[in-house]
This record gives sequence, C-alpha cells and structure tokens, in this order.
Amino acid sequence: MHVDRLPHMTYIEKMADSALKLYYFDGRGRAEVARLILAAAGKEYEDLRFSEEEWPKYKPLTPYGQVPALQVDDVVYAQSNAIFSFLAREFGFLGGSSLEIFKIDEIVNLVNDFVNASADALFHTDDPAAKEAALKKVKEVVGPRTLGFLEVILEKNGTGYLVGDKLSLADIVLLDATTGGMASNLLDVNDDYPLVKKTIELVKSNEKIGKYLATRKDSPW
Ligand SMILES: N[C@@H](CCC(=O)N[C@@H](CS)C(=O)NCC(=O)O)C(=O)O
Repeated sequence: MHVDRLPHMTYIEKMADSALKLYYFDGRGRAEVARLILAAAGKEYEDLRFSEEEWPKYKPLTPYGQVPALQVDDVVYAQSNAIFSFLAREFGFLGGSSLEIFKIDEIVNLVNDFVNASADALFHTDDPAAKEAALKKVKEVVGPRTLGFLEVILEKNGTGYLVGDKLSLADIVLLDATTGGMASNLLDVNDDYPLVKKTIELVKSNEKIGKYLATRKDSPW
C-alpha cells in the first residue's frame, strides 16, 4: 500500500501489513469514524457487523464488553476515540507536531461531547418529557454551540481544514457528526456556519472518502 507524508515509515509499513478487523453493530454509530479513516487510507480490513441477537456472541471477545472494537492481528482493542487516534496516527491523519495532535484531540473531544449528549438524549432517556427536553437542548444549545466553535477554529486556521493544511482526524470527525452519524439529524449546519459547510464539502471531495460515501450502506444511526 502506498502511504505518503508519514514520518515513521518503518512502523507504518508494518501496520499496513497488519490484519485489521472492526467489530460493531450493523450501523454507523460509534464505528463510522474508524471506517472513514480506513477508507481515506485505502486500507483493506474486515468490517465485521452483527445484529443485536448476535451481540452476546461477540461481547466476551471485547476488552470492556462494548464496541467498537478493533482487532490488530490477534489482539482486540477498544474505546472509540482510542481506536480513531490509533488509526489516524498510523495512516497519517493525526497531524505533524505535538501541538497539532493536541488541537486535533481537542476538536475530537469537543465533537464527542456533542455525540455523547445526542446519544444520551436519543437512547438513554426513557421518560418522554425528559427525552423531549434533552433533544431540544442538543438541537438548540449543544449543536449550535459546537458548530459555532468549529466555525471560529476554521476562521483562525484559514486553510479550509480544522487543523494544519491537510485532512486530519478532526475533519473526519466533523464529517461523521454532520453526515449520517447517529447524531447528524440533530445538527443543523445552516448558513450561519459557512466555513463548516465548506470543510464538509472539502472532506467529501477527498477521492477515497468520496468513493466510500457513494457506496456506503444507509443507516438510521
Ligand atoms: N466509551 C465507549 C462506549 C461504547 C459504547 O457505548 N458502545 C455501545 C454501542 S455504541 C455498546 O457496546 N453497547 C452494547 C453493550 O454495552 O452491551 C466508546 O467510546 O467506545
């Protein structure tokens, strides 16, 4: 596999040869960012998807009884953000300097706060009135606040990308949160966020990501 712009080639070449297997339910959810990174990297992997009924068979294979989980050769690792930063680092989407990595992690955590608030409202709030209030807060407060911060970051950075001058995990996380991840229906990327809109289009215009998006399965979450 051809990998450019990577400083630590020996490790990368080893990684490029590793067999990767991603475990998740048959939806986008918390696994889709990993799939997007792997698509952008052009890395072959096994996308193992299972139903709710099949889940008890896989649960004991994961370190913490939850997915996403990523098997690298014969070891299974977990925690979505750890998986994303591992893959982003291996395939050159985690910035060049420690400060760039810091900024990317910051944005990943910022978007993750929104994703977690959305997941709590959508899946973990049973009382109908509480659910309605939680969804309203996500739509009217958490979402616009997150997009507002991202707009400012893009304005300051001035390259079209959230960090540095090339595609990074931060941009991929933004794409996922706004286009088809579990929380995207709660996020209104309207004309108040022109730079965010442009960045989403820029990420979609990446040849490998664009190809993946054109063929990926529909998913309600
Ligand atoms: N902090 C974990 C949370 C993972 C999580 O909540 N996974 C859910 C699916 S999105 C799960 O495995 N649910 C099944 C279960 O807990 O049995 C991460 O980010 O990976």
